[in-house]
Amino acid sequence: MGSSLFGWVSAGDFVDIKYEHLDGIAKITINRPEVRNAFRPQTLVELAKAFEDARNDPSVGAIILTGEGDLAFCSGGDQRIRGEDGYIGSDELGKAGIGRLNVLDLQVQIRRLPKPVVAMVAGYAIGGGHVLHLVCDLSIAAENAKFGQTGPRVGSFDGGYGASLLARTIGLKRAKEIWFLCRQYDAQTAFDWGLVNAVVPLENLEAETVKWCREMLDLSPLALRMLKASFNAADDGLAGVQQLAGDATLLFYMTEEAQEGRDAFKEKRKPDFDQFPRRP
Ligand SMILES: CC(C)(COP(=O)(O)OP(=O)(O)OC[C@H]1O[C@@H](n2cnc3c(N)ncnc32)[C@H](O)[C@@H]1OP(=O)(O)O)[C@@H](O)C(=O)NCCC(=O)NCCSC(=O)c1cc(O)c2ccccc2c1O
Repeated sequence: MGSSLFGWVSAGDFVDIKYEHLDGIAKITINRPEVRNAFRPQTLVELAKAFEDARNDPSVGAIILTGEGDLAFCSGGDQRIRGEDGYIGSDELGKAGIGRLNVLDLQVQIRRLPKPVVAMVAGYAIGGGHVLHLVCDLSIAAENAKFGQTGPRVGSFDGGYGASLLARTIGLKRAKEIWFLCRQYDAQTAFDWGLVNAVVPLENLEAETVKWCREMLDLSPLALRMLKASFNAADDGLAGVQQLAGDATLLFYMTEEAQEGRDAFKEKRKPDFDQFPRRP
């Protein structure tokens, strides 16, 4: 995909991922092409750090998640280090031999991140890698993209977002077909089913994804934030309501009415809320 053409600038040193910036866009790349960008616990810890940085960086308005090379976005959990109770890393997360399913935390992090996250998919998005593109807000696919779940074949399943959000996205029958049959689906089918937003030639994938991000960068960040929380609220239950309500609190804090309450407390006086309308 020739990312160097775009002038991405490294924004952090990692082992399993690349983290780069370009004019308000953060790009996070799973960098394990030798295993089709399968993730291990360390990969997920690094992804969490990069997403947290992108969240906290006020210069970043949109985030791209992708995989290194043209062959895979991500092939899910690294089956070579799958133990008896999860994926066992070689870093501090795996020292005690405790298995992790820490991709679930990453899924939640992407959902709660108050900026748009775009999956840029070339090649395989399979297993836990398929769920990662699913939890992103938008997905742009190259013509060579292939989508599917393998859980029942390899002895796994993701009954959380992997099943329920898939059903919400493409309908129950199709979601069950994907999980029950473990087939692979091409990019055109994924587009026809509403699983991806666009399909473009591989050589245009990055340019198209950056274009979508730039269009969002021209829009109101607060409106996008509120929309993302609103879209997620029902599916995320009370946690979704909490996020949307938190955003409402954020907006309220920005009003003179809320600031009168704060100021009155600090100035040890009775707050004067009479100056604010009791709206019908
Ligand atoms: C992705 C493929 C369809 C690609 O096929 P292709 O023919 O292009 O390439 P190869 O098969 O030859 O692969 C090249 C090379 O990569 C290795 N590799 C590929 N994927 C993985 C992987 N996931 N883990 C480890 N290694 C992988 C492969 O062995 C080759 O290595 P060589 O040394 O032999 O050259 C195809 O590779 C494929 O189907 N891969 C497996 C996909 C899969 O089943 N993934 C796991 C699904 S389960 C999961 O991801 C999962 C993770 C979680 O953390 C969960 C947490 C909570 C709930 C559920 C979870 C969950 O389901």
